[in-house]
Amino acid sequence: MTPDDSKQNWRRSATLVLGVAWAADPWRTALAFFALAAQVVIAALFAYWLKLLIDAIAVSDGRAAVLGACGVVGSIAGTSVFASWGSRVLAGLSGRLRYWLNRRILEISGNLPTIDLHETPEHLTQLEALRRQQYQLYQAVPRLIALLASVIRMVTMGVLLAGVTPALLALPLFGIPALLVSPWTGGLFRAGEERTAEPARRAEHLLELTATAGAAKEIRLFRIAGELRSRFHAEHRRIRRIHHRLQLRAAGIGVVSRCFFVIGYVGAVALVVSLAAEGRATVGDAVLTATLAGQVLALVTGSAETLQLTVQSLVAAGRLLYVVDLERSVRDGVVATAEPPKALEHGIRLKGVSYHYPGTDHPVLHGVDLWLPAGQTVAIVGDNGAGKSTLVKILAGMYRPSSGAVLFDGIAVGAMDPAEFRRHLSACFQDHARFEFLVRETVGIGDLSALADPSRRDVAVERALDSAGASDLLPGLASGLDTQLGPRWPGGVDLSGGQWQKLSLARAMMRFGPLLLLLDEPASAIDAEAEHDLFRRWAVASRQAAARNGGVTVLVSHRLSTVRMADLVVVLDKGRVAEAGTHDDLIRHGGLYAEMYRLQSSSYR
Ligand SMILES: Nc1ncnc2c1ncn2[C@@H]1O[C@H](COP(=O)(O)OP(=O)(O)OP(=O)(O)O)[C@@H](O)[C@H]1O
Repeated sequence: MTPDDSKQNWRRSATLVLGVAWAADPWRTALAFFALAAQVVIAALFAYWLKLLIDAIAVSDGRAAVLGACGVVGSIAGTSVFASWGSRVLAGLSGRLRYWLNRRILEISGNLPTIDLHETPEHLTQLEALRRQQYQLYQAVPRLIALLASVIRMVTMGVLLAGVTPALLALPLFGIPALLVSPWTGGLFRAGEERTAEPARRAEHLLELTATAGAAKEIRLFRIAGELRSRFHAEHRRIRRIHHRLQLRAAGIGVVSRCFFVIGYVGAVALVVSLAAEGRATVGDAVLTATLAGQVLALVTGSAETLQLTVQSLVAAGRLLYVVDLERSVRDGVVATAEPPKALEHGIRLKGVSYHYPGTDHPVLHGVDLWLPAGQTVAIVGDNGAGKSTLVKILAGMYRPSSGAVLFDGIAVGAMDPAEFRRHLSACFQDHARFEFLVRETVGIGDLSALADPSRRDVAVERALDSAGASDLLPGLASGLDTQLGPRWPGGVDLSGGQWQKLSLARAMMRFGPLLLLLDEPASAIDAEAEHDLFRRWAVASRQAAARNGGVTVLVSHRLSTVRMADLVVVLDKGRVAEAGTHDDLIRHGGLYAEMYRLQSSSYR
């Protein structure tokens, strides 16, 4: 799915932004339109008042001369008043639109049930272009209004010129070639955006690397600053080359199309001058034609430019439409036919689960069949890249299996409402987020209902910190739970990698008695002994919780001394289940796990 040029899509894009503008600020939208329309009509009438004045002077008509003079002065003053008022209203409207459109983007990307949007190159290209073209998006409504005002101006001028001689109505037609090529150059612009999206993303990644403390160390250690700089230059050279070629083509098209108008302008003035010489037009008509013909030139070139800018804005709106449609198609694809179970009686089954990442055809998981009995703690082990984190994300419903299904007590996850389903889960992911909020909030957002209740939130957060082995963090923080995290914020503190990980773990512990607790290397940044100790406590706690609702805890860890405490150990190898059983069974079996365990134990001796 890519944004297309079809008429229907242009119309839908325009309707989308106008709908957002109306929802955001109906008064400003209406006032902006009124101010611009008034401005262009008054500006066009200037030529009429001038003609009246000149003709009145020619026939010594004092009253008509005064009226004409007042009209001339009034249209000059009116044009400038409405222009400055209109631009202020438009600026205010753009600000409101900026907020509303960003809010819509945030809503869509945050509410999609799966995380495909963030990992599919095709979707990323659209999102990236949308982010970079935000200005175009905010300007969509002002430009659409300006375009409409141009049409009104064209009609007003058409009526005035037809009053001199209907033949002058042909004058704006000479501007049509300039108008016609505008969407074409808009298409060039879009192609440029798409072609530069990837090099721009690469350049941004290089910039980000230089701004992160982690990369800063390695950049110095491996002395790769020069290498990064030359890669950055190379990406920008690619971007410049693409833009340069497109600008040249757009400029060429523009010059050729405007030549037609110059021919029409010269012809129109020559026609009225010859009519005046024959006595079939007045001197005022000649002045009106010369003035309006000049305005038509500005109007046509201005309209062509406004149309081109509008097209650019509608291209950006088309990308928003793409994301809106994506959200709709994902939502329509979700048909919740079953409620998640309140408690697990039997367990969780993975039935022939295969998965390949979007944009690749290489499966990362191959027909995984697994049975995770209710109330058990399950450890997943395997080499790097074996597919453990992918399996965890599938269990969390973040990815839909390419084939196969995950069933909770026989109910397929795909049949449940994703938001409802996730209310029964908790997780600490390997690539956990660093929410730079107050400590209380960074942990407490794991259970928004507890966080919203002042009488129990601190107790709940402290309990979660304790379960995550993170209580030792608080005494070191000047304002305890009220400490702002993140060095970018006033009074904010930064934490070590291990401390951030502990907070992420505490966030996962906020939810009481989930049906599935997923812990993907939750303690990889802390020492083995502390992890061992933590897992022993969780195993006891989850057995107690499991006695109530049959919840399953899944732990991914490379530390087999911790893993051995689990009720069930699953060994993944290249996306397949190689072995599954208790630690003792697997050691007796003498397979892959026994070999991994032997190697790890010997390295600790
Ligand atoms: N977003 C992604 N797009 C494409 N491929 C991916 C993506 N994430 C992971 N992979 C690939 O999927 C395979 C399994 O990755 P996964 O992260 O599940 O392994 P893992 O067993 O958790 O590894 P580790 O122990 O290193 O964390 C790897 O080959 C990896 O390159």
